[in-house]
Amino acid sequence: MTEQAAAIQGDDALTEADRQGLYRVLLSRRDVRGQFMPDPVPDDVLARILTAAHYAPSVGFMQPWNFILVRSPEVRGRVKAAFQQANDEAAAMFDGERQAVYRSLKLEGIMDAPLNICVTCDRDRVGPVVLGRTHIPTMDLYSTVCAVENLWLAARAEGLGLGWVSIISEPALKEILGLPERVVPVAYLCLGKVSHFYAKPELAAKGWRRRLDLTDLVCLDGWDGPKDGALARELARAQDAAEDGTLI
Ligand SMILES: Cc1cc2c(cc1C)N(C[C@H](O)[C@H](O)[C@H](O)COP(=O)(O)O)c1[nH]c(=O)[nH]c(=O)c1N2
Repeated sequence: MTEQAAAIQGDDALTEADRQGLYRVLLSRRDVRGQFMPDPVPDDVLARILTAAHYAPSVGFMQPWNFILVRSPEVRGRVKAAFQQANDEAAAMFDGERQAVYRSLKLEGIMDAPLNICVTCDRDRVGPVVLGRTHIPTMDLYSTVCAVENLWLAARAEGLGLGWVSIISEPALKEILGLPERVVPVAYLCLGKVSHFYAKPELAAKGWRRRLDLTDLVCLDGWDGPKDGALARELARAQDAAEDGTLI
């Protein structure tokens, strides 16, 4: 095989164990807010997780991300205060019992997790013209979210919990972390060892919202398009299997 053919073909021979492992990670990944342990994240593990994030796809191979590791209790305290202010504002958007449920939810682990990571998007990393971004300028932000998902899945594969905190004013976060104007704080993440993972999303377990039926979200050839009946039955079967842990 020529070098070029080898580069194109790569090693695509995933084993059955690889396939099952990947689905296991995907389905057991959780947003973690409250089960963090104080143990520091070892550097070798952190390096693997950040490498997984860095190998995410990105528009025009732009790689617009940076990873700010927030260990300082002082900086984390400022982020926590920004969360608390935003969270009070968010709670006020709900009425009555819904507000009481909202206030009972734990929605961050900023001080509990041993490490926080802010994943940012440098909107000007390669100048104004980016292959693939010309007509949809937000593609660099979407690319950064791909890196966040890689990071999240790699953390789960390493047995670490991760929680995304978005209840923070963006200007406040930029100011605390000293981000330049052109840099967007896409995700503020809390990472660490956890005592346990929930089997289901916490928001579902606590009655906030249930997972939608996938069959209602898949249609053919346009927004109002019809459903493929045979596929719909498979989708329902696969989702039931995912729910009862028998998908793989
Ligand atoms: C962009 C974005 C932003 C947030 C979240 C996620 C994402 C993708 N989630 C986590 C979210 O609530 C969670 O993913 C869903 O409830 C589904 O649960 P699992 O992630 O499957 O455990 C989240 N959770 C939380 O407690 N506080 C938050 O501020 C946020 N913000």
